[in-house]
Amino acid sequence: MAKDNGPIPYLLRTNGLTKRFGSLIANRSIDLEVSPGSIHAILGENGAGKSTLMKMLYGVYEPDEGDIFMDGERVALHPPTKARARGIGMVFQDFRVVPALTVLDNIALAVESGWRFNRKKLRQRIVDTSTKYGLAVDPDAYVWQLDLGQRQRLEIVKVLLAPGTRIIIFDEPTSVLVPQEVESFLKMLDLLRKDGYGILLITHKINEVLACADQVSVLRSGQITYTAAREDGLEGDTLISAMMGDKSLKPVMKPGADTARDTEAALQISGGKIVGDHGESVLTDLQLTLPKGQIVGVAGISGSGQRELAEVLFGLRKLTAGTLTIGGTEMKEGTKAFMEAGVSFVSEDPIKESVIPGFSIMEHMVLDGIPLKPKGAGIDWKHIRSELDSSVEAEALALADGSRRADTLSGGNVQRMVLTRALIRKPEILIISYPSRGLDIGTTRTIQQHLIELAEQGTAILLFSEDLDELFKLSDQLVVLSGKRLIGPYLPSETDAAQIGYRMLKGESA
Ligand SMILES: Nc1ncnc2c1ncn2[C@@H]1O[C@H](COP(=O)(O)OP(=O)(O)OP(=O)(O)O)[C@@H](O)[C@H]1O
Repeated sequence: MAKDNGPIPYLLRTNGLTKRFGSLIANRSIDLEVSPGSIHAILGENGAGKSTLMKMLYGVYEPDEGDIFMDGERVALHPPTKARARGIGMVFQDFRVVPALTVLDNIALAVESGWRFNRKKLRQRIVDTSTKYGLAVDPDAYVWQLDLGQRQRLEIVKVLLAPGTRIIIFDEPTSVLVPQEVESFLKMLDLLRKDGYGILLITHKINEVLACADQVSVLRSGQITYTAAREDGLEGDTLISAMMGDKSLKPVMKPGADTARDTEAALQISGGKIVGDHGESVLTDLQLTLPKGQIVGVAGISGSGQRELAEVLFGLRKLTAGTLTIGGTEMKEGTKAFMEAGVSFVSEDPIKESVIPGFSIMEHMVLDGIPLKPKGAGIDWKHIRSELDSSVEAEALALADGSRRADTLSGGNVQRMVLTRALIRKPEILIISYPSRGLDIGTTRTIQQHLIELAEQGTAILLFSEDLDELFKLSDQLVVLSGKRLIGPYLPSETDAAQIGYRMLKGESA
């Protein structure tokens, strides 16, 4: 077996790792090290190749060229069973859990070799690990009952309990977390580091990198363009330019409040009641007005009714009491009627909910974007292609070629596709959940600017976001979901993040 003559100690080292998809080189000659007791952050724009690299280290993909060394020897990590046997665990963006099973059973599936295991012992191990690392999770809860933060904690406990884990790969872990959870997540990473784990952390958040990384590598177009250790001094601006190359990061500009602006209601809910998937009450006595040409930002701890409210506003879920009107007309259930009334929708989980396997970007575009132009009995694809090619939205968001299959796009590029599709329609009303989730910083600013411009052209926008900075930067009004109520509206100029945060926790009494 080939020997690695480089200096040890490291847990894992790669040499010239390359991965191609057809003619596309997703990773080119990557040299990287993971050391024990150390956090190595991986930065890069959408599509730069971060997930591909991590998937080679977790054994999902086999490298086309290059070597991976562990314990001084060249190792083969493909398929993931081999990577796991070498002590590598990965916490994916889309969690690999079974909703119908309990936390304990999900962990048993991953770490026990059969069903004849000692449940009491496993429960105790779960409790011990979750206490040690601040990963609160109830072993007896069903996974479908858990919010995204809790599901992620389950995934981490699962990886930690797998025998021999010493390297943990996190793929954009904080993109699904609310600010308070991000803080606990970073504390947990520090505990893992102190216990000697080697951590690989993919993130788009420079502040997280500056807060915790011992080493940073920046990927651009499949290559490492910059690498530095904490002791060399890590600087946000240097990291941003390494990611973006010669492009510059533009500030988001929002004109001041325009009192002359049309404030006619585009959409209204009065006396609304929403129940959840299991018949539980989610929101009651709901009053909401979406004025034309304004952005109404919705703040709230995750699981406060955001998903259910968004679904009601696109006809995917019924109000169980009260009325919903668009342009004065009462709406019934059914997305078709909502689309015809001019509503566009970006869901909170586009990768799961909006990507149809095998369909190209162009095919996705006709589903809720570019209006169909029939050609005989079919669709005029030439027209769709030319609309897409001339779309300023597609250009601004640097959308991949229309013929690309959407299920081969990177996570951030799926988000770009869904956003382009929503913007291209110039909808009367846009219901948009977490627009910057999974986007790199440059694209985040581009989409934020587009939303401001869309509102200026008259679109009424309801913006769900976990990022209070984003809500304050974009919104004309803010509302808060808390204690089964929607409270507000508040003017951003008359409140601040601390007050909104307090209302998120305490509701109207705040
Ligand atoms: N299975 C696949 N088939 C074809 N192309 C792929 C496949 N997986 C990824 N790619 C392409 O490889 C490139 C790198 O993708 P990757 O998912 O690694 O990017 P990323 O840096 O993780 O992006 P993001 O920040 O958006 O998650 C992209 O151009 C992507 O479209």
